[in-house]
Amino acid sequence: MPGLPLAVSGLRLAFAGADVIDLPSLAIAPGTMTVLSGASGSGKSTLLYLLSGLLRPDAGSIAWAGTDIALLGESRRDRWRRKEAGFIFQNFHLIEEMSPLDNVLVPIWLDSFSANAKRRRALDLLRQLDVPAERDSVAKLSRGQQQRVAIARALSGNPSIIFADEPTASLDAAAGETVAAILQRLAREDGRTVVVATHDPALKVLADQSLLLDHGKREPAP
Ligand SMILES: Nc1ncnc2c1ncn2[C@@H]1O[C@H](COP(=O)(O)OP(=O)(O)OP(=O)(O)O)[C@@H](O)[C@H]1O
Repeated sequence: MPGLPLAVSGLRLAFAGADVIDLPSLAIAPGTMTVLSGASGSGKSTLLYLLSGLLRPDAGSIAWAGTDIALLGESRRDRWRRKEAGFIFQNFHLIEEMSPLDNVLVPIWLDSFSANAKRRRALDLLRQLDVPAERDSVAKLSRGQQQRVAIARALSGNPSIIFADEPTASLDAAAGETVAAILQRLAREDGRTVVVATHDPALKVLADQSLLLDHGKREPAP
């Protein structure tokens, strides 16, 4: 799964007249993990939403392998995201009463390949991430296991880019380190492009590139 390269230029977004993101340039190479860090309110999540096309900037370009998603209308951006991107969130966003397997199947439910192939893919991902697929509900799993189900779900459509918003913030140190290592592996071994918004030093040390934000602007690395 080759990742996609990113080239950002002149990116700006304001909320209620106040600049929230002001980023003249950013480049990300495929097969790398980039960490967006900074104090609370510095703009990490907002930048992640811009890079993934969930938000549209006021100005600037966000070119993933030459496709400027800032120029796409909403439905084409949605289509681009479904094809290219997988998301991992701090609080997992799993459907608690469903099994790990069914959670992983949700994003690919409507895909055209066969039900058997989907099931095989989901089971394979859960096995790779060391999650017991047979549990009847994800609510019975540990938080670390739940986050690994969320990672398997993010991978179900075989995306070239993984976006993660504070993926280790609600985990204990050991589970957080496991998730950090998995994210690094998705970049280094699978060649995906991984972009993570986080406060977590365990993720920062594994990153190929760190972007420190302060009031939406890039700060020189300390
Ligand atoms: N929908 C919105 N409307 C108005 N202001 C917003 C909106 N979303 C975010 N902001 C503001 O944008 C700034 C950046 O918020 P953002 O959530 O990106 O920060 P963050 O670095 O991810 O913070 P945290 O670490 O607390 O999650 C903050 O000042 C926030 O109040």
